Amino acid sequence: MTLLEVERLAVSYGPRPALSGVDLSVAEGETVCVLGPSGGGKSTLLRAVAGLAEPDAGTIRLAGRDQAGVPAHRRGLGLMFQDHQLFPQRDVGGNVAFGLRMRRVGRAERRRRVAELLELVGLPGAERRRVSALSGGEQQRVALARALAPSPRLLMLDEPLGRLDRDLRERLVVELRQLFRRLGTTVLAVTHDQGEAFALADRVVVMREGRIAQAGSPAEVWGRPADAFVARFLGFRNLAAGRVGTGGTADTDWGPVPVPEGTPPGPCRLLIRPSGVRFLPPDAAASPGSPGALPATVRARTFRGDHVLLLLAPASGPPLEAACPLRAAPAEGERVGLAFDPSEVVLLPLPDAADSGEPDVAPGKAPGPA
Ligand SMILES: Nc1ncnc2c1ncn2[C@@H]1O[C@H](COP(=O)(O)OP(=O)(O)OP(=O)(O)O)[C@@H](O)[C@H]1O
Repeated sequence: MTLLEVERLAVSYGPRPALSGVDLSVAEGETVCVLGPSGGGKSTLLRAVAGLAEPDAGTIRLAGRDQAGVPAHRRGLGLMFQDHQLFPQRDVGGNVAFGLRMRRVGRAERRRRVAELLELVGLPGAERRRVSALSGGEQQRVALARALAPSPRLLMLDEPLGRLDRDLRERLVVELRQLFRRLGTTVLAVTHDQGEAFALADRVVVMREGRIAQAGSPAEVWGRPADAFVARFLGFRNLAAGRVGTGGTADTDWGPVPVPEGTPPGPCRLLIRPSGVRFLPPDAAASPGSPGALPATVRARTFRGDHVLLLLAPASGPPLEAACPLRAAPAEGERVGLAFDPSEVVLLPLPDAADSGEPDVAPGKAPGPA
């Protein structure tokens, strides 16, 4: 069943639209992560659903009920927003019990529920601890327990792990996912970190300039970015324009690039995943005329744990990124021959003539698929 339905939502601050024509639905028990560059409208969407930003147009329905005119505190939502700090003067138990006290839940029941929630977020018995004596990660867990305490029908998280270091974030994201599954919580979360969104979400929604650029499962969005903007936002760098010929290849600045079978001839825009850049034996580089071999020099190597990311300067065309296992990675400065794996080449839609082109997005790291 659909819990949240947003239709043609528009919000503006003064003359500037922050959201326009946003359609989004969240099913019961689903975790949806909204991501996108800064200023894309993510927080505004959350605030509008929460009743903290006034829509100019469109509807927001929760469990089928139009929320127009329903104040924030009557929407039955759990909020964990960046600007919603813990109460420093209350202990952990007092913070978690806050929403229950507001709902006049009796003392014994409150105690039981707080103990249960602290157990759930991995802080059993922490009721009497002072908030100021907690680590950043522990504070986030308390904030989460506080948001979950009144059993909200929809939990809304704005950059839930924003302030934590990477290690802790990666660990907490897994725990959160398990927790939401176990409780059957419906979650709408906002993050600018694609790794976090892909790890947490059943569905990701990429926003750009107040509109939804793409929505789909993490595998769909990762596997088939809707356009060059989404591809760049996800950290893909190997993007090119070209023309598909009849021989199963596209002519690009990098020379011929094999395209998936059945690609129609004509102009195209394509993306080569870093894992689709293959290294040929060095002698192939010495004979650039051989099919598929593009001479290149390794400019930089970045160690990424289970693989190495290589920045390559090809003999023609813009720089390329390649990913390969450490033991197979050529050295910096080495000359290599390159070929492309057609199964790692993705055709992107051509930009509309009306589109003034995709704005650049800040370079990001490419996350691994969740
Ligand atoms: N209170 C406000 N008053 C005026 N303009 C605002 C206000 N809040 C947001 N905006 C503007 O609305 C647009 C969308 O902002 P929003 O905070 O929703 O984006 P975001 O995607 O959440 O960004 P970030 O990742 O930086 O938090 C931006 O252009 C922003 O400058």
